[in-house]
Amino acid sequence: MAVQLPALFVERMRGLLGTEFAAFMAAYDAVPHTGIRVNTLKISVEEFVKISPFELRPIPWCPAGFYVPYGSKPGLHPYYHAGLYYIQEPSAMAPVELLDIQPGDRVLDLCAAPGGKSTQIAAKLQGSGVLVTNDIHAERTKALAKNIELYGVRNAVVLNESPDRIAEAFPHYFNKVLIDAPCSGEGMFRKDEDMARQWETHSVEKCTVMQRDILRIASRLLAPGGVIVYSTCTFAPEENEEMIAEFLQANPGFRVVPLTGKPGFSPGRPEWIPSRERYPDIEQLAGTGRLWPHRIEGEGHFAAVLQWEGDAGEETAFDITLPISERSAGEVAGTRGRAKAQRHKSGRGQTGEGRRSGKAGAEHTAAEALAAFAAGQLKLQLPGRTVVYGDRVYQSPLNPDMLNGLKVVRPGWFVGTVKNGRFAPSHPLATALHRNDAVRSIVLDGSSPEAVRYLKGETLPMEEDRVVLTEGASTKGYALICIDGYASGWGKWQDGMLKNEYPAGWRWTSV
Ligand SMILES: C[S@@+](CC[C@H](N)C(=O)[O-])C[C@H]1O[C@@H](n2cnc3c(N)ncnc32)[C@H](O)[C@@H]1O
Repeated sequence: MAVQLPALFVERMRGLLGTEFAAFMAAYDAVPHTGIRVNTLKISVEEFVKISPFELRPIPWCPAGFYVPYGSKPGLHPYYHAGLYYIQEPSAMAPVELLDIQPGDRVLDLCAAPGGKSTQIAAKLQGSGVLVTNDIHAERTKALAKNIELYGVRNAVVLNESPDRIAEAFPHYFNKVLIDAPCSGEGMFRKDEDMARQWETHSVEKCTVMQRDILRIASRLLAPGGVIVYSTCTFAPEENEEMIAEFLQANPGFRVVPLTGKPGFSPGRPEWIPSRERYPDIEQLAGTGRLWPHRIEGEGHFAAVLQWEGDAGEETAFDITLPISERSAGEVAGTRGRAKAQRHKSGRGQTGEGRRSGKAGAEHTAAEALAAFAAGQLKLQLPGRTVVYGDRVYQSPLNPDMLNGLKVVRPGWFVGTVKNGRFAPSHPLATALHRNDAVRSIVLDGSSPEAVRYLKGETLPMEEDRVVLTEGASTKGYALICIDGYASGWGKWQDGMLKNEYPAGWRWTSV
């Protein structure tokens, strides 16, 4: 066995698993599985299967998920940089499938960095409804925001907040909440030896404190009738079935939706809860689920679907039916939110980029500059409301006043910057477009050195007849660069040259 397992962990698993222990240990001799999940915001599963550079084998619990052969290195292909797929451990694709995302849902991914599950949620939303994605660790929200942008998400708000403060700002707002909880990571020992080494530090006891705290707040975030999916990548019953038993005891309006028949899942193990006599109706915990590395092709996971059957009573004073109306880029977001504006008098709100411009005039100017750019360069109506933070312009799926007082990393889709009344499109604007959304596009062959040179940031010679134009447009100007037809960034074409607009921090430096 290559991986060094902590002795205490092995002894506990021996005691819990009994006759199944030998099979469980044998799984550590196998190589971990590599998975990719097709980003259906950019390409359909059917189209990807046709062009895939890798041999694909379906993952039973995720329609867009595929195993790729060991050693495939999917991170080293231009399609990865074009956002066509996310590299994700196969079992980690299961929790979002259990959320049963529907168009128009209001979804909160509370512990989201680096964003694997958020990109999966966004793909299921297909631009409708809203995704609020959050992580408490500021540094980790950088990767989260980047993944949201690489995968072309238009309707996400990225926060760096505590669950408590989100609950204060969004009481009973979300109809789906994902808690992919910080955990002791026992299910990842085969894939990530550091998790095994750090097991003593990220102890089960420390993790249960965090999980209890997060779950305590989650019910305040959920709209009546809504669903929480709680997941971990650990085996410890204290972080799994027992955490859910405690939650149900404190929140009698909730019930476990059984995972019976869900591909890959084995029943939860209420009999493993150390002091089970403390909890009522313990048998429903068998309806939670476990993914076992010796039973499926994936690492160890736990998941529970918790349906709220009660109502929010007094707490629904906040209007949960507040419409997420879509306004065109030409409109200016100037209305004041009701409860929010009152609550956050301290004005603590800030973003990674600075505060939201308080001046309606600045937003008006930005909206006009964006509208002028969109009229000349784009062929789609931008969804959401125009919001300005410093010189950065966003299209937000929310009334911006709802974010007052929160640490906002992205209030929405970052579409560009405005300086002296001039609008410059951002890279994330390009990554979330489709080829036909731009008046000017250039297709690069994904198997050619040219595509790699573009992704490395090089200026490229480019013949004029390669610029695909909407009738009446001139060849000179911003062109959407598409790798095999999939939007990957901007370039500026002029006089036979393509000036590369691929941003420095995004460039492919490892080739
Ligand atoms: C298992 S990871 C999430 C992985 C992520 N869902 C994905 O699919 O890419 C757990 C995350 O929870 C975050 N976290 C820890 N405590 C938290 C808290 N109290 N509130 C919100 N996030 C928290 C950690 O920073 C970490 O990024």
